[in-house]
Amino acid sequence: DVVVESPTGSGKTLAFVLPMMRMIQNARLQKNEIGALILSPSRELCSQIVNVIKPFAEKLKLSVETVTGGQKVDKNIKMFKNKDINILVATPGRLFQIIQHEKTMIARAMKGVQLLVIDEADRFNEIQFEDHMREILSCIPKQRRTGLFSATQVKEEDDLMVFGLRNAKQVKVSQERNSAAPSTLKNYFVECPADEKTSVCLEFIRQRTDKKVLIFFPSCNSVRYFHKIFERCLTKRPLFAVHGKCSNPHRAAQIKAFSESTNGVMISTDVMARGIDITDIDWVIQYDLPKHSSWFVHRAGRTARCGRDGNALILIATEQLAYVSFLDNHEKVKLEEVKVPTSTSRKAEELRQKMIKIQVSDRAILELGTRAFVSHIESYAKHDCHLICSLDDLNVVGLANSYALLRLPKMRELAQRKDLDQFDRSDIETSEIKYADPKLEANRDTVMKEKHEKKIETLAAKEKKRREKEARKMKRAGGRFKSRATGANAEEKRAKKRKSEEEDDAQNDIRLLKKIKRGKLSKKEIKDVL
Ligand SMILES: Nc1ncnc2c1ncn2[C@@H]1O[C@H](COP(=O)(O)OP(=O)(O)OP(=O)(O)O)[C@@H](O)[C@H]1O
Repeated sequence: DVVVESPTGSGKTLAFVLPMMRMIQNARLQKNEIGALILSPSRELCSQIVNVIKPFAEKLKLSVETVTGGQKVDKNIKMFKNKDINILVATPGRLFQIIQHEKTMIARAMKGVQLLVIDEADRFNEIQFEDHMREILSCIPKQRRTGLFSATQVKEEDDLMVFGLRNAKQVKVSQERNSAAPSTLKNYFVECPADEKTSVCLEFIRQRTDKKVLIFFPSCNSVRYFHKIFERCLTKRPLFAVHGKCSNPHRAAQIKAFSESTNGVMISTDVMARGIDITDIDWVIQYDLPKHSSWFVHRAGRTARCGRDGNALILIATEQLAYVSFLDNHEKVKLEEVKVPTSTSRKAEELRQKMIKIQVSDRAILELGTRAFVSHIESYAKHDCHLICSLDDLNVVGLANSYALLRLPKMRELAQRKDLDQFDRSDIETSEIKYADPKLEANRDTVMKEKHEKKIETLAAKEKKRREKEARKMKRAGGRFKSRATGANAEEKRAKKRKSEEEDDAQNDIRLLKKIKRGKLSKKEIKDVL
């Protein structure tokens, strides 16, 4: 068994494919016997590995198949039943799902596995993979060879236990002091105020019109939102976007088109952070800190592959500067500072105004921007360097301006913040921003009316309940003190007046309700109610 640690882009795929083919070739497998199982964390990586294996497998008359998310589970099961498979490449989640459906059949199909390869192995120590790994390992023989491959292997021996290694040899292909990043990769950072991040990112790209650039954002919603924004700001550049919620064919098509472009800009989540082998990316930009510091080298390692030169840049807000020395000490990655002189606070404000106009043009983008900001904050709250770059220290108002928010969303993570009143709430009436898509807009009206109706019915029901309670109380009070000649008359007059006022209110609510049902409610009336 081996644990291989070798820089990004240094050829780990071939390093396990070639010996595997040799071993399988000598094993004289039965037609439908799986001799090797390769696990990889993403469907793109699985298909990339299959593409590397295919030429060898055809030559040696071996069959290679893949099962990943995004495919139909019953199709996967049918393939196991009907197809000959000698080499299986899988994402652990999907293989786990199939085992849950057909454990006996899968265990039978994999009883001949002689080689287990786990690519990007350190990812599999994450909690969400634990059950999957345990179940998968229970279906393959213990008497096998196991190889773990990654640019950043786990640091604790115990973390290797989950893989069932026996007498594993450590193989470290390290260059200089950092064994994860290739020596041809230059790592940079630019310090910028939180509210200028988007402007600095755009300016940096604009200054490199002939370069192929990959930008990492923290979440699917950020990718979708900034794709809409960049479409209108980088009009002369081919623009691509991938994230976990895209369909397989869309993701594959976007990655292929980006690979074939000469100066394309790809906006992506970490779905492209590991293993993806696009050989001529010139710049990798990270909009914010990665969720795990070990992911930094994998993201940056999408460039400078196979001995080529490459550059990586991370946008560091002023309050995040401690991250630079953290990377140096913890990940052995030295960052050199660069400036983006063409980005100024005036340009950032102009961009913010432009982004606001884009949101006002389509409610869908307005809502996407808010969701993107919320998921950015949620992921920032969970990153593994929160001791040195905590959410409390983050300039949230500045970041909200980088997202050009019109309103600051209410969220649990920001509930204790005292500085949110510094946010310049736009005076644009957001309830009047329409969807660009007429169908969505028509539906919005209905949804709004249903919401108002529900709101008024709830209010009317609450009011009715309160009045009944009040009446019961009055009745009880009336019975007990009937005989007492006191100011009861005055109290009765007051109660009568209250009752008639309440009846007017009730009439008013019912009148409102009727107007809504007839769709006659004015904007002012809706606002008054709300
Ligand atoms: N011996 C070699 N000669 C020439 N090119 C090679 C050689 N070995 C690998 N390559 C090429 O180097 C590139 C990077 O290889 P690969 O994707 O396996 O890197 P990796 O170490 O797995 O990177 P990552 O850590 O990002 O997954 C690929 O395009 C591959 O074809």
